Amino acid sequence: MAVYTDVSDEELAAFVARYDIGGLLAFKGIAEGVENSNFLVHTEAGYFILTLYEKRVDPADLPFFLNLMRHLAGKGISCPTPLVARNGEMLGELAGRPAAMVTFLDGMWIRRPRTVHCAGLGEGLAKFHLAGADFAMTRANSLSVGDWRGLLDLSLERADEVAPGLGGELSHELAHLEAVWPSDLPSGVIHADLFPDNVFFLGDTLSGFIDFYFACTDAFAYDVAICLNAWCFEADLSFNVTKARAMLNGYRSVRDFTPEEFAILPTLARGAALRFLLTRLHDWLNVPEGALVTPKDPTEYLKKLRFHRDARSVSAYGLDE
Ligand SMILES: Nc1ncnc2c1ncn2[C@@H]1O[C@H](COP(=O)(O)OP(=O)(O)O)[C@@H](O)[C@H]1O
Ligand SMILES: N[C@@H](CCOP(=O)(O)O)C(=O)O
Repeated sequence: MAVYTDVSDEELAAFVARYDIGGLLAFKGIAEGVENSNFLVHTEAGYFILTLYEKRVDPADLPFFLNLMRHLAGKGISCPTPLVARNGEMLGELAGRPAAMVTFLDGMWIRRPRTVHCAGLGEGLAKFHLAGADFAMTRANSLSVGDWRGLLDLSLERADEVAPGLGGELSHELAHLEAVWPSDLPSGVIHADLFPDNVFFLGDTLSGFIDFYFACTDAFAYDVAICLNAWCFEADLSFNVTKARAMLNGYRSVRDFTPEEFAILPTLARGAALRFLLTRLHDWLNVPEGALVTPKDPTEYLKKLRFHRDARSVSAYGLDE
Protein backbone atom coordinates (compact mmCIF):
# COMPACT_ATOMS: atom_id res chain seq x y z
CA MET A 1 0.00 0.00 0.00
CA ALA A 2 1.07 3.54 -0.34
CA VAL A 3 -1.61 5.76 1.05
CA TYR A 4 -0.50 6.61 4.54
CA THR A 5 -2.41 9.90 4.75
CA ASP A 6 -6.11 10.34 3.98
CA VAL A 7 -7.17 13.41 2.06
CA SER A 8 -10.76 14.70 2.07
CA ASP A 9 -12.53 15.78 -1.13
CA GLU A 10 -12.69 19.37 0.11
CA GLU A 11 -9.00 19.53 1.00
CA LEU A 12 -8.01 18.11 -2.36
CA ALA A 13 -10.30 20.44 -4.33
CA ALA A 14 -8.75 23.42 -2.52
CA PHE A 15 -5.24 22.08 -3.28
CA VAL A 16 -6.06 21.56 -6.97
CA ALA A 17 -7.45 25.11 -7.16
CA ARG A 18 -3.89 26.40 -6.56
CA TYR A 19 -2.98 25.28 -10.10
CA ASP A 20 -4.23 26.17 -13.56
CA ILE A 21 -5.55 22.67 -14.23
CA GLY A 22 -9.32 23.18 -14.08
CA GLY A 23 -11.69 21.69 -11.56
CA LEU A 24 -11.30 18.35 -9.79
CA LEU A 25 -13.25 15.54 -11.46
CA ALA A 26 -12.05 12.46 -9.55
CA PHE A 27 -9.17 11.05 -7.54
CA LYS A 28 -8.07 7.74 -6.06
CA GLY A 29 -5.23 6.41 -3.94
CA ILE A 30 -2.51 4.34 -5.63
CA ALA A 31 -1.70 1.05 -3.93
CA GLU A 32 1.84 0.63 -5.33
CA GLY A 33 4.96 2.15 -3.80
CA VAL A 34 6.24 2.09 -0.25
CA GLU A 35 7.64 5.48 0.69
CA ASN A 36 5.03 8.19 0.10
CA SER A 37 1.27 8.54 -0.36
CA ASN A 38 0.33 8.80 -4.04
CA PHE A 39 -3.01 9.69 -5.64
CA LEU A 40 -4.17 9.68 -9.23
CA VAL A 41 -5.95 13.00 -9.76
CA HIS A 42 -8.27 13.67 -12.70
CA THR A 43 -9.06 17.31 -13.46
CA GLU A 44 -10.54 19.16 -16.41
CA ALA A 45 -6.97 19.44 -17.77
CA GLY A 46 -6.20 15.68 -17.62
CA TYR A 47 -4.49 13.26 -15.24
CA PHE A 48 -1.86 14.12 -12.62
CA ILE A 49 -0.09 12.40 -9.73
CA LEU A 50 -0.34 13.96 -6.30
CA THR A 51 2.36 12.93 -3.82
CA LEU A 52 2.24 13.57 -0.09
CA TYR A 53 5.73 13.18 1.29
CA GLU A 54 5.86 10.91 4.30
CA LYS A 55 8.32 10.74 7.15
CA ARG A 56 11.30 9.10 5.41
CA VAL A 57 11.65 12.04 3.04
CA ASP A 58 13.48 15.02 4.51
CA PRO A 59 11.48 18.15 3.52
CA ALA A 60 14.80 19.98 3.11
CA ASP A 61 15.59 17.65 0.17
CA LEU A 62 12.34 18.30 -1.71
CA PRO A 63 13.58 21.35 -3.68
CA PHE A 64 16.45 19.17 -4.99
CA PHE A 65 14.11 16.40 -6.15
CA LEU A 66 11.50 18.70 -7.69
CA ASN A 67 13.99 20.96 -9.45
CA LEU A 68 15.85 17.90 -10.71
CA MET A 69 12.70 16.52 -12.36
CA ARG A 70 12.05 19.88 -14.03
CA HIS A 71 15.68 20.09 -15.17
CA LEU A 72 15.71 16.57 -16.64
CA ALA A 73 12.34 17.00 -18.32
CA GLY A 74 13.67 20.23 -19.86
CA LYS A 75 16.61 18.22 -21.25
CA GLY A 76 14.33 15.72 -22.93
CA ILE A 77 14.50 12.96 -20.29
CA SER A 78 11.03 11.51 -19.91
CA CYS A 79 10.03 11.90 -16.26
CA PRO A 80 7.24 13.51 -14.26
CA THR A 81 7.36 17.31 -14.23
CA PRO A 82 6.22 19.08 -11.07
CA LEU A 83 3.44 21.61 -11.67
CA VAL A 84 4.01 25.19 -10.61
CA ALA A 85 1.10 26.67 -8.65
CA ARG A 86 -0.19 30.18 -9.28
CA ASN A 87 1.89 31.43 -6.36
CA GLY A 88 5.02 30.27 -8.21
CA GLU A 89 5.68 27.33 -5.84
CA MET A 90 6.11 23.65 -6.76
CA LEU A 91 5.73 22.54 -3.16
CA GLY A 92 2.58 23.00 -1.09
CA GLU A 93 1.02 21.46 2.00
CA LEU A 94 -1.90 19.07 2.16
CA ALA A 95 -3.29 17.16 5.16
CA GLY A 96 -0.30 18.31 7.20
CA ARG A 97 2.24 16.92 4.74
CA PRO A 98 4.48 18.58 2.14
CA ALA A 99 2.79 17.84 -1.19
CA ALA A 100 3.38 18.29 -4.91
CA MET A 101 1.53 17.55 -8.11
CA VAL A 102 3.42 16.09 -11.06
CA THR A 103 2.51 15.20 -14.63
CA PHE A 104 1.27 11.68 -15.34
CA LEU A 105 3.71 9.44 -17.18
CA ASP A 106 2.32 6.86 -19.62
CA GLY A 107 3.73 3.35 -19.48
CA MET A 108 3.94 0.28 -17.28
CA TRP A 109 6.72 -1.19 -15.26
CA ILE A 110 7.98 -4.57 -16.41
CA ARG A 111 7.54 -7.39 -13.91
CA ARG A 112 9.99 -9.69 -15.70
CA PRO A 113 12.48 -7.57 -17.62
CA ARG A 114 14.01 -9.18 -20.68
CA THR A 115 17.33 -8.43 -22.39
CA VAL A 116 15.72 -5.78 -24.60
CA HIS A 117 14.55 -3.87 -21.51
CA CYS A 118 18.00 -4.08 -19.92
CA ALA A 119 19.57 -2.64 -23.07
CA GLY A 120 17.03 0.20 -23.13
CA LEU A 121 17.58 0.87 -19.46
CA GLY A 122 21.36 1.11 -19.92
CA GLU A 123 20.99 3.60 -22.75
CA GLY A 124 18.36 5.63 -20.87
CA LEU A 125 20.47 5.71 -17.70
CA ALA A 126 23.50 7.10 -19.56
CA LYS A 127 21.29 9.81 -21.12
CA PHE A 128 19.98 10.62 -17.66
CA HIS A 129 23.55 10.99 -16.34
CA LEU A 130 24.54 13.29 -19.20
CA ALA A 131 21.36 15.37 -18.86
CA GLY A 132 22.11 16.01 -15.19
CA ALA A 133 25.60 17.37 -15.90
CA ASP A 134 24.58 21.04 -15.74
CA PHE A 135 22.06 20.70 -12.91
CA ALA A 136 23.19 23.30 -10.41
CA MET A 137 22.00 21.72 -7.14
CA THR A 138 23.75 18.92 -5.25
CA ARG A 139 22.63 16.45 -2.59
CA ALA A 140 24.99 14.10 -0.80
CA ASN A 141 23.99 10.43 -0.93
CA SER A 142 22.55 9.77 2.53
CA LEU A 143 22.82 5.99 1.99
CA SER A 144 26.44 5.70 0.91
CA VAL A 145 29.38 3.82 2.39
CA GLY A 146 29.79 6.25 5.29
CA ASP A 147 26.19 5.62 6.35
CA TRP A 148 26.18 1.83 6.19
CA ARG A 149 27.83 1.22 9.57
CA GLY A 150 25.16 3.23 11.40
CA LEU A 151 22.52 1.28 9.50
CA LEU A 152 24.15 -2.08 10.29
CA ASP A 153 24.45 -1.18 13.98
CA LEU A 154 20.66 -0.76 14.10
CA SER A 155 20.17 -4.40 13.01
CA LEU A 156 23.36 -6.19 14.08
CA GLU A 157 22.03 -7.73 17.30
CA ARG A 158 19.08 -9.35 15.53
CA ALA A 159 20.60 -10.02 12.10
CA ASP A 160 21.11 -13.74 12.79
CA GLU A 161 17.34 -14.11 13.24
CA VAL A 162 17.11 -13.52 9.49
CA ALA A 163 19.94 -15.87 8.43
CA PRO A 164 22.46 -17.75 10.60
CA GLY A 165 25.80 -15.92 10.70
CA LEU A 166 24.41 -12.88 8.87
CA GLY A 167 25.66 -10.33 11.41
CA GLY A 168 29.25 -11.57 11.17
CA GLU A 169 29.18 -11.76 7.38
CA LEU A 170 27.85 -8.23 7.05
CA SER A 171 30.39 -6.83 9.53
CA HIS A 172 33.19 -8.44 7.57
CA GLU A 173 31.78 -7.24 4.27
CA LEU A 174 31.36 -3.68 5.48
CA ALA A 175 34.91 -3.49 6.81
CA HIS A 176 36.18 -4.56 3.39
CA LEU A 177 34.03 -2.08 1.49
CA GLU A 178 34.94 0.79 3.82
CA ALA A 179 38.61 0.06 3.08
CA VAL A 180 38.36 -0.08 -0.70
CA TRP A 181 35.43 2.21 -1.59
CA PRO A 182 36.52 4.74 -4.26
CA SER A 183 36.00 8.48 -3.92
CA ASP A 184 37.29 9.82 -7.22
CA LEU A 185 35.05 8.32 -9.90
CA PRO A 186 33.17 10.46 -12.45
CA SER A 187 30.16 11.78 -10.55
CA GLY A 188 27.00 13.78 -10.96
CA VAL A 189 23.29 13.33 -10.41
CA ILE A 190 22.28 9.69 -10.05
CA HIS A 191 18.82 8.18 -9.54
CA ALA A 192 20.04 5.69 -6.91
CA ASP A 193 16.86 3.54 -6.88
CA LEU A 194 16.34 2.55 -10.50
CA PHE A 195 14.56 -0.73 -9.85
CA PRO A 196 12.14 -2.09 -12.47
CA ASP A 197 9.17 -0.53 -10.62
CA ASN A 198 10.64 2.92 -11.23
CA VAL A 199 11.12 2.56 -14.99
CA PHE A 200 8.15 2.65 -17.36
CA PHE A 201 7.98 1.06 -20.78
CA LEU A 202 5.49 1.26 -23.63
CA GLY A 203 5.87 -2.09 -25.34
CA ASP A 204 9.60 -2.73 -25.25
CA THR A 205 10.54 0.95 -25.44
CA LEU A 206 11.51 2.87 -22.32
CA SER A 207 8.94 5.60 -21.71
CA GLY A 208 10.39 7.23 -18.60
CA PHE A 209 11.69 7.22 -15.05
CA ILE A 210 9.77 7.92 -11.84
CA ASP A 211 10.43 8.09 -8.09
CA PHE A 212 13.35 10.50 -7.75
CA TYR A 213 13.30 10.52 -3.95
CA PHE A 214 16.69 8.84 -3.47
CA ALA A 215 18.38 10.89 -6.21
CA CYS A 216 21.67 12.41 -5.14
CA THR A 217 25.17 13.37 -6.26
CA ASP A 218 27.37 10.28 -6.50
CA ALA A 219 29.41 8.12 -8.88
CA PHE A 220 27.67 7.34 -12.19
CA ALA A 221 29.03 3.80 -12.12
CA TYR A 222 27.40 3.23 -8.73
CA ASP A 223 24.01 3.92 -10.36
CA VAL A 224 24.90 1.30 -12.98
CA ALA A 225 25.87 -1.11 -10.19
CA ILE A 226 22.46 -0.63 -8.54
CA CYS A 227 20.82 -1.52 -11.87
CA LEU A 228 22.98 -4.64 -12.30
CA ASN A 229 21.59 -5.82 -8.97
CA ALA A 230 17.98 -4.89 -9.63
CA TRP A 231 17.65 -5.99 -13.26
CA CYS A 232 20.11 -8.79 -14.07
CA PHE A 233 19.27 -11.55 -11.60
CA GLU A 234 16.57 -14.11 -12.37
CA ALA A 235 13.80 -15.11 -9.96
CA ASP A 236 16.00 -18.01 -8.77
CA LEU A 237 18.77 -15.43 -8.13
CA SER A 238 21.05 -16.76 -10.84
CA PHE A 239 22.90 -13.95 -12.61
CA ASN A 240 21.93 -13.40 -16.24
CA VAL A 241 25.13 -12.34 -17.95
CA THR A 242 23.33 -11.68 -21.25
CA LYS A 243 21.13 -9.06 -19.59
CA ALA A 244 24.14 -7.49 -17.88
CA ARG A 245 26.10 -7.30 -21.12
CA ALA A 246 23.11 -5.71 -22.86
CA MET A 247 22.68 -3.16 -20.08
CA LEU A 248 26.35 -2.22 -19.94
CA ASN A 249 26.68 -2.02 -23.72
CA GLY A 250 23.49 0.08 -23.88
CA TYR A 251 25.06 2.44 -21.37
CA ARG A 252 28.39 2.55 -23.24
CA SER A 253 26.65 3.38 -26.49
CA VAL A 254 25.88 6.78 -24.94
CA ARG A 255 28.55 7.33 -22.28
CA ASP A 256 31.61 5.05 -22.14
CA PHE A 257 33.12 3.91 -18.85
CA THR A 258 36.56 5.07 -17.82
CA PRO A 259 39.11 2.28 -17.14
CA GLU A 260 38.78 3.09 -13.40
CA GLU A 261 34.99 2.65 -13.51
CA PHE A 262 35.42 -0.62 -15.37
CA ALA A 263 37.93 -2.00 -12.86
CA ILE A 264 35.90 -1.10 -9.79
CA LEU A 265 32.50 -2.30 -11.04
CA PRO A 266 32.43 -5.56 -8.99
CA THR A 267 33.18 -3.57 -5.83
CA LEU A 268 30.45 -1.03 -6.62
CA ALA A 269 27.97 -3.83 -7.32
CA ARG A 270 28.94 -5.47 -4.02
CA GLY A 271 28.39 -2.16 -2.21
CA ALA A 272 25.06 -1.57 -3.93
CA ALA A 273 23.93 -5.04 -2.82
CA LEU A 274 24.97 -4.26 0.76
CA ARG A 275 23.13 -0.91 0.71
CA PHE A 276 19.80 -2.54 -0.24
CA LEU A 277 20.43 -5.47 2.05
CA LEU A 278 20.90 -3.09 5.00
CA THR A 279 17.78 -1.01 4.41
CA ARG A 280 15.72 -4.15 3.78
CA LEU A 281 17.14 -5.83 6.89
CA HIS A 282 16.21 -2.82 9.00
CA ASP A 283 12.69 -2.69 7.54
CA TRP A 284 12.28 -6.47 7.94
CA LEU A 285 13.14 -6.29 11.64
CA ASN A 286 11.04 -3.18 12.27
CA VAL A 287 7.64 -3.62 10.63
CA PRO A 288 5.35 -1.03 12.25
CA GLU A 289 2.42 -2.51 14.18
CA GLY A 290 -0.65 -2.81 11.95
CA ALA A 291 1.26 -1.69 8.85
CA LEU A 292 -0.07 -2.84 5.50
CA VAL A 293 3.43 -2.77 4.03
CA THR A 294 5.05 -6.06 3.01
CA PRO A 295 8.76 -5.76 3.81
CA LYS A 296 11.13 -6.76 1.02
CA ASP A 297 13.27 -9.85 1.51
CA PRO A 298 16.82 -8.94 2.67
CA THR A 299 18.25 -12.40 1.92
CA GLU A 300 17.70 -11.79 -1.82
CA TYR A 301 20.44 -9.19 -1.55
CA LEU A 302 22.70 -11.45 0.50
CA LYS A 303 22.79 -13.88 -2.42
CA LYS A 304 23.44 -11.05 -4.87
CA LEU A 305 26.22 -9.68 -2.68
CA ARG A 306 27.94 -13.07 -2.63
CA PHE A 307 27.81 -13.21 -6.42
CA HIS A 308 29.60 -9.86 -6.74
CA ARG A 309 32.10 -10.84 -4.05
CA ASP A 310 33.17 -13.74 -6.25
CA ALA A 311 33.33 -11.56 -9.41
CA ARG A 312 36.95 -10.88 -10.24
CA SER A 313 36.42 -8.35 -13.06
CA VAL A 314 33.89 -7.00 -15.55
CA SER A 315 34.11 -10.32 -17.38
CA ALA A 316 31.66 -11.60 -14.74
CA TYR A 317 29.21 -9.07 -16.21
CA GLY A 318 29.74 -10.14 -19.79
CA LEU A 319 32.34 -7.60 -20.93
CA ASP A 320 35.95 -8.08 -22.01
CA GLU A 321 38.53 -6.79 -19.53
N1 LIG B 1 4.24 10.47 -12.69
C1 LIG B 1 3.62 9.29 -12.61
N2 LIG B 1 2.88 8.86 -13.67
C2 LIG B 1 2.20 7.70 -13.59
N3 LIG B 1 2.16 6.90 -12.51
C3 LIG B 1 2.89 7.27 -11.43
C4 LIG B 1 3.66 8.47 -11.43
N4 LIG B 1 4.25 8.58 -10.22
C5 LIG B 1 3.88 7.50 -9.51
N5 LIG B 1 3.05 6.72 -10.23
C6 LIG B 1 2.40 5.47 -9.77
O1 LIG B 1 2.51 5.42 -8.36
C7 LIG B 1 3.24 4.23 -7.97
C8 LIG B 1 4.12 4.54 -6.76
O2 LIG B 1 5.03 5.60 -7.07
P1 LIG B 1 6.46 5.68 -6.43
O3 LIG B 1 7.01 7.02 -6.75
O4 LIG B 1 7.28 4.48 -6.82
O5 LIG B 1 6.11 5.60 -4.89
P2 LIG B 1 7.05 5.40 -3.63
O6 LIG B 1 8.02 6.56 -3.63
O7 LIG B 1 6.10 5.42 -2.49
O8 LIG B 1 7.76 4.07 -3.80
C9 LIG B 1 4.01 3.82 -9.20
O9 LIG B 1 4.27 2.45 -9.25
C10 LIG B 1 3.03 4.24 -10.31
O10 LIG B 1 2.04 3.25 -10.46
N1 LIG C 1 13.96 -0.26 -4.21
C1 LIG C 1 14.14 -0.49 -2.81
C2 LIG C 1 13.00 0.00 -1.98
C3 LIG C 1 12.49 1.40 -2.33
O1 LIG C 1 11.18 1.25 -2.86
P1 LIG C 1 10.55 2.20 -4.00
O2 LIG C 1 9.17 1.63 -4.20
O3 LIG C 1 10.57 3.58 -3.44
O4 LIG C 1 11.40 2.04 -5.25
C4 LIG C 1 14.33 -2.00 -2.53
O5 LIG C 1 13.93 -2.79 -3.40
O6 LIG C 1 14.83 -2.36 -1.48
